[in-house]
Amino acid sequence: MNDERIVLTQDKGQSYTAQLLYLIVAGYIAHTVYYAYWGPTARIQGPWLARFTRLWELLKVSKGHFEQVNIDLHKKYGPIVRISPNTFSISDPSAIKQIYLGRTTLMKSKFYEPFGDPLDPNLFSETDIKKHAQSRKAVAHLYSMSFLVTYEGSADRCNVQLCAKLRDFARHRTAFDVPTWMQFYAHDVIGEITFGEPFGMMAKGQDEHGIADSIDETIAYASRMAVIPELHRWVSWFGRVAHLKTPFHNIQKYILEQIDSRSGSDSVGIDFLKKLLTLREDDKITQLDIEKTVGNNIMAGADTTAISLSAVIYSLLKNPGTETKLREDIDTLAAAGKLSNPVTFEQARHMPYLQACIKEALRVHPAVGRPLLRVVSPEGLTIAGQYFPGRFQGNSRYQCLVAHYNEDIFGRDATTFRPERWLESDKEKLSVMEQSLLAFGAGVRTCIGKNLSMLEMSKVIPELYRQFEFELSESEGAWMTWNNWFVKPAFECYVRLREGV
Ligand code: HEM
Repeated sequence: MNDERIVLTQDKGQSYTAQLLYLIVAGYIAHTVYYAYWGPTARIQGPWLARFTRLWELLKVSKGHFEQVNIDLHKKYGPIVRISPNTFSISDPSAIKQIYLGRTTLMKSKFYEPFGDPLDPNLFSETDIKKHAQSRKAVAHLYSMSFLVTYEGSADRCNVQLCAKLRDFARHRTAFDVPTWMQFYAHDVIGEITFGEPFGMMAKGQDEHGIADSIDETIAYASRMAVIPELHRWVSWFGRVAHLKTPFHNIQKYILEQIDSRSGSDSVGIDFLKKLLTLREDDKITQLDIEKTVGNNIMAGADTTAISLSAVIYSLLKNPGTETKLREDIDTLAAAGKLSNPVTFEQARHMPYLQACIKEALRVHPAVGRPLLRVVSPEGLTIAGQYFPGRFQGNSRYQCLVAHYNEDIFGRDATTFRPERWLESDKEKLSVMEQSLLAFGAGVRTCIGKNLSMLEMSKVIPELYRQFEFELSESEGAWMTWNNWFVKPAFECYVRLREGV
């Protein structure tokens, strides 16, 4: 009798639990459907599946061409499109000012969390506005124009090494993988600038220390997890508890070895790390700040510059007229004794056609291929005529390429590489174009390494075109790209030493 009663009680308990579960699932479905069709942003068009789940975005992201998907969505649905139930992409130029440059700064969304440790975010992944401002203030001067001069020697040493390698390729008449060699080059420059020594990638002709692979794996994880950032906290927690090694561990190990070897009182050099160690001695930053800052240089500083350099070379190859013009400019300045060997940043900064070529390559092929997501502030915001209520924590975002291919801003030839557009536009138009150029982001979260990268590119390109001629390898049609946050291209070319060099 007693047993029977127990069984009856258990049955009742189970059915209550099941009913509760059904209720929760039904409530969730009802809420999702209500929100999708009658919510405050229900009128915004987009793929059907994206109304209900982030799965649509995740699937598209994993196919590696999200920048193109984003452009196609705008062509189909207009200036505001739905990417997921709570995320919208905007192509109206007025939105750039509101989202990134407005008086009330919009926070970075949780999208960025997987690019760092959820418990201790880095400068890039930090979403809190105040904490970010504090961290940025502590190190911003190290990336400023006035500090750049101390990094020029690092770039010069790597330029010599790159040119020597290209001479080898020219001598053996072998096609070389341009983006990979630009990656070796850019990593070595970051190594030189940050630690006072290159990673040795150009010297060995390989990914020394496995740094580039570790970055690829870390970014591949982060760029997918960014769609479901809530999960990152759990994955990180599990990784910590189970003592799992993430790909970033390899980079961290290298960083710690470098810091350890330099922490003695007789530490020498004027590199980035030395400057950070001095700031630590003055109690202005902590050991962890050093690790995170150095980590950011490695994670964010090399691939971006390598992609942009590859974009310059590829665009010039595809537009021989512009290449001839750039070369003529370089030769004329050299003949007039206005271009030293090595080319200084000061000289390169005053070469308008060179700067226009770099800017145009950054425009047609921005290195970052996913939208720069921001959260609408609690009081809500009307963007391009659409009200986004703050309490819904809607994400709005602008994708670089969407902005850069906007024909209202850049003209009907917006998809064409034409450096002249930066030289012939009047002041007003130029200012609108500049504001729409998002290759380095915009506003308070703009790229902290922009000056460094511009220094590298401005100095190395004149060296390359003064000494070499490039030719796409015969098999090359259009280049292939893969978007994992960074849009990495793949192409090969032959290189020849110019006559008289
Ligand atoms: C051509 C080269 C580069 C490109 C195209 C580029 C692009 C960008 C973009 C688009 C952002 C803004 C991301 C956002 O708003 O979501 C950014 C931020 C950042 N970049 Fe770069 N970057 C380049 C070079 C560098 C270099 C050389 C470094 C360091 C040595 C660097 C370090 C950073 C950091 C730390 C941030 C986060 C800044 C913050 O949130 O305050 N980048 N970069």
